[in-house]
Amino acid sequence: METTVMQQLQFSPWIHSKSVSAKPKGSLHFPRRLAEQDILQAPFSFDLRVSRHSNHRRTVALKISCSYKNSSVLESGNHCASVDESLAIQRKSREIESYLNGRSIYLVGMMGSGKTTVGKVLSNALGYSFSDSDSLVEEDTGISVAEIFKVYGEDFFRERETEALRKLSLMRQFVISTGGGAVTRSINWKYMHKGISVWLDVPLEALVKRISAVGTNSRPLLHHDSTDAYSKTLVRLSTLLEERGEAYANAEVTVSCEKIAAKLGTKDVSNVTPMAIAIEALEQIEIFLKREDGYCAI
Ligand SMILES: Nc1ncnc2c1ncn2[C@@H]1O[C@H](COP(=O)(O)OP(=O)(O)O)[C@@H](O)[C@H]1O
Ligand SMILES: O=C(O)C1=C[C@@H](OP(=O)(O)O)[C@@H](O)[C@H](O)C1
Repeated sequence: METTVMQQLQFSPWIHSKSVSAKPKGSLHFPRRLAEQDILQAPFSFDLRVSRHSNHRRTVALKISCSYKNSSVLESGNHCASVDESLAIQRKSREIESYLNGRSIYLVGMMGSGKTTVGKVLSNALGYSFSDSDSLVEEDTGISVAEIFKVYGEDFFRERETEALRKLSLMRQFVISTGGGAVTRSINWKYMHKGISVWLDVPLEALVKRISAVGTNSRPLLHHDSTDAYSKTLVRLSTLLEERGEAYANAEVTVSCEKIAAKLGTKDVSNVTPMAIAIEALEQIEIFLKREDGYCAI
């Protein structure tokens, strides 16, 4: 089967503003076990498009597309940021740099809450490396998370996940996307507390919509036969959320998508972009760090 990988990256400030020194970085993601040789043979195409919006907003999208054979994985993204948002996230990143002092950020939250998507935006803004505990487990074991669950069971996966978090806890300047169930083991909190934990709190309905859109193949706890995907995902996610709600609340910082939507004057969280969530995360991290530092605004 031939598959297309498409990723849209929004690059704006460095085109027009001299005030931003760090150039945004982007990366194109491939299925986990695609051989290096296959990647080298894959044809790429680039498309740079400038869009003007109302209120003088301007975005510049770089769309990178690539096709290759023998893969069933499709990754695509369309993560737009306005010039204002790009400047805001750069400014906020610089503001909290000294408070962060190199500490890593651990994103926790349900499957589909955007830990990976938002994590990459945050790592770009902060100039941090990005890592994903699931990917680390896959690298260590040589098989996918779905295969680990199928062949060795969940307990084995949880052991490997803890080991991945232990290794990550030795690092600094990382944004880490943890697996949705990482919060259920207290030993994992010991490792995550080496950095700052941030809960991406997304309403259940939005999670179900996102996961139904991408399918459940890579998420074994949600996987089901193909019929009635939306309601099956809804039931399973709602049970997991009930079991884990308190565990997520252990995070030092909470980023509520509903609150961001309310600030934007809407109830619909699907209007809340990964960039807006990343900016809110930095603002909440700043509040937490200043409180921790004994800082008192006059
Ligand atoms: N703010 C958002 N708005 C719309 N879709 C999003 C948002 N954040 C993530 N997504 C989409 O939801 C899906 C799951 O996101 P992902 O970052 O993989 O979540 P997690 O790592 O928490 O499981 C992806 O298809 C992603 O593109
Ligand atoms: O919620 C969970 O228990 C899991 C979430 C998954 O990660 P994502 O949250 O990145 O999907 C992955 O670790 C595994 O399938 C189990």
